[in-house]
Amino acid sequence: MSVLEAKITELQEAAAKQGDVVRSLKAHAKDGKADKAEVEAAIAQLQEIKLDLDAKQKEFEKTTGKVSSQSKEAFRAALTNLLERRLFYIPSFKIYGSVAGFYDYGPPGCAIKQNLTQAWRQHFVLEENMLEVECPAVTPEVVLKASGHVDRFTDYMVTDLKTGDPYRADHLVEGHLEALLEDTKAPLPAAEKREVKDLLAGVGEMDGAALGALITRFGIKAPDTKNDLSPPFPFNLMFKTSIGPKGDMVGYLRPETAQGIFVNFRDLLYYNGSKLPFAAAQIGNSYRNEISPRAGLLRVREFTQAEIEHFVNPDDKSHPKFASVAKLEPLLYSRELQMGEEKRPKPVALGDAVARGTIANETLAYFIGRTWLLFGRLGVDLKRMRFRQHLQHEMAHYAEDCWDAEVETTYGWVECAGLADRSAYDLRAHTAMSKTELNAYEKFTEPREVEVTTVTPNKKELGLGFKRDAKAVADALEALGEEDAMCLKSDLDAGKPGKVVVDGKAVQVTAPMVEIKRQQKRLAGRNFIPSVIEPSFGIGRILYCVFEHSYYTREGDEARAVLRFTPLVAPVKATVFPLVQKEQLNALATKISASLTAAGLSNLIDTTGNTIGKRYARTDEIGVPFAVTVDFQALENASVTLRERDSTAQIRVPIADVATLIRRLVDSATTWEDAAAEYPAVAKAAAEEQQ
Ligand SMILES: Nc1ncnc2c1ncn2[C@@H]1O[C@H](COP(=O)(O)OP(=O)(O)OP(=O)(O)O)[C@@H](O)[C@H]1O
Repeated sequence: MSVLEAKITELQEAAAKQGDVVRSLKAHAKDGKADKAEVEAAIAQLQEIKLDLDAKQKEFEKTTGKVSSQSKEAFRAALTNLLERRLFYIPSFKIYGSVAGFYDYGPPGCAIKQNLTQAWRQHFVLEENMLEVECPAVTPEVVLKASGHVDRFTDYMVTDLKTGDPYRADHLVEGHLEALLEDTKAPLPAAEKREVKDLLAGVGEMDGAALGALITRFGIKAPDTKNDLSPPFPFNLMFKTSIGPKGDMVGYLRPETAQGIFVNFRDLLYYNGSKLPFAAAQIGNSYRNEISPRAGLLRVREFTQAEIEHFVNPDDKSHPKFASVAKLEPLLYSRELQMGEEKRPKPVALGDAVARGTIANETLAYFIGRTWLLFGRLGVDLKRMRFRQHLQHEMAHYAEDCWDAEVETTYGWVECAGLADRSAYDLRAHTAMSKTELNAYEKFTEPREVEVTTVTPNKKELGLGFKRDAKAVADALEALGEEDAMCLKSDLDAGKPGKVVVDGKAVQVTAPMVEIKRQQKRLAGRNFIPSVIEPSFGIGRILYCVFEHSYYTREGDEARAVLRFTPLVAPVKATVFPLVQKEQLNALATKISASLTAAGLSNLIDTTGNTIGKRYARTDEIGVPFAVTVDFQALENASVTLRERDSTAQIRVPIADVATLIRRLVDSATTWEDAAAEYPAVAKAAAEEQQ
């Protein structure tokens, strides 16, 4: 830690202590046990510490170009404290000591999560006429065997050799390399720094041996005990269960919602009039037995996913609505920029990105644009959002192009959604395993003379070679796609044995076992396995980013926390306050609250005797965008004041208009600025009196 960082920590502690002093003096002043001058002196001292802290933090940011880790930690601690105190979310099973990686959403948390999910549904499902499905979380093994999850959905784990505590190997290595790069006391020489940076960029994709080599090379130990670590070994992240009372059918809790869509492809295509392209969507919980859940909602063991599978003809990945996003300029962090010297994302028009081949096709770029628009509407600061393209070695061999939607938080850049062109991989895998053709048919406008590949297994030769398994091998040969069949043919023609995958395992076939021919045929259409473009979102991660980007403190002697949620996602849209405890005002407030409820606007009515200022502060903390105050004028001319949370400006609105106006503000049918131009402002002094 540098001298400057140590000073920042010291000032933060001093500010917290002085804040306590101010609060206690204020309480004593109320009881007459402290005088006004004492309170004012304590406030002045607090302001001085804060000014000094601010200056030191700015100096740190200027000299290093980074936000200090203490500022980040203090910010996050204050935010998490607020979120848990106001029951946005809390660790699950708390009275039994909690279990890592599980969180309960409380009332405002449920409401905002629901609003966010609904906004997602409106933005994608309704807008694109997607086919929404809901499938079970418990999934039979065969489905996840076909998808590759049973064999390959693993992370590398290491254990503390003395205590047995588990750690995720890549996270430990990443943390160690990051610490080396950030060590200001013993900075790395330039060449080593470059090497460590390159290693860091590749950690996510390293296998166990490569991770083990780095653990040995850098002498990485268990973080809590400094004990030695075991070599890394793969750990499957799925929760295993058994289905039925006999317990003989293996099942898993789904690790993603996507498979439910793939297995229903045939019926969905039929439902869609056998026409492509079409998209199906699913919102639901997914389960991953993460080795080391951390960072609150960001890495949990049960989370809500919202996934889209957009099926297209592999020869035509254009999108009919691409023009509507072509001019948007999100920050793109392409492969080229990540490999370059500057390593910085750039705003690029999506139309240009497709034209230059940076993004593989229009459909993928369309979803990147739509994702960017949605995140903006949800309250993510778009200057702190980027789309990072997967490096070639990060992508599965079948993927054509992948981009992660990442948002910057105090934890660094967080992947909130993955957008991938997965080619025909998933449908092909389920076709092979289920023996059900998951094809689409394309009718040509004119019949075409085409060269087709026919694969004819020789059952006798296969029987000699594979005995009981001969049928499975014959089926796998018949199910080969054009490309795989040609690969096999070229091996066989060269006199070598070729490979075919049977039930997830590669087996060798020789020339007499199969005949592969190219033939000219006149065809009216063709069957093909569609490609799929998959945008996959984690609702909890997006929500956490919205929390971070919405949180700020309003300056004053006691900094007051505010969550500047957009009206669209805010858990409560309005509060209704009678100015003072009076039966007539309370009755009117109840009536206004009922009219808001009838307009579908969640609202809270607060008839506590607290000052209006305190009541505003409590609702600012849970991000309520609008507050209706019922004052005495309401009894005279049936009007109330309406306060906007961030500007704290107030306007006077006839009671008859209140519900409609708030509805319009929430639906973005009007803006606060337009409302303020339409209704008279409440004079500053009168507004302040209410604080
Ligand atoms: N453990 C988790 N907790 C919360 N959200 C998650 C978790 N794992 C994945 N997600 C969310 O689901 C989305 C799609 O899942 P995907 O399989 O692409 O994630 P991933 O690449 O495995 O994520 P990561 O590399 O961070 O583990 C992610 O973009 C993320 O928003």
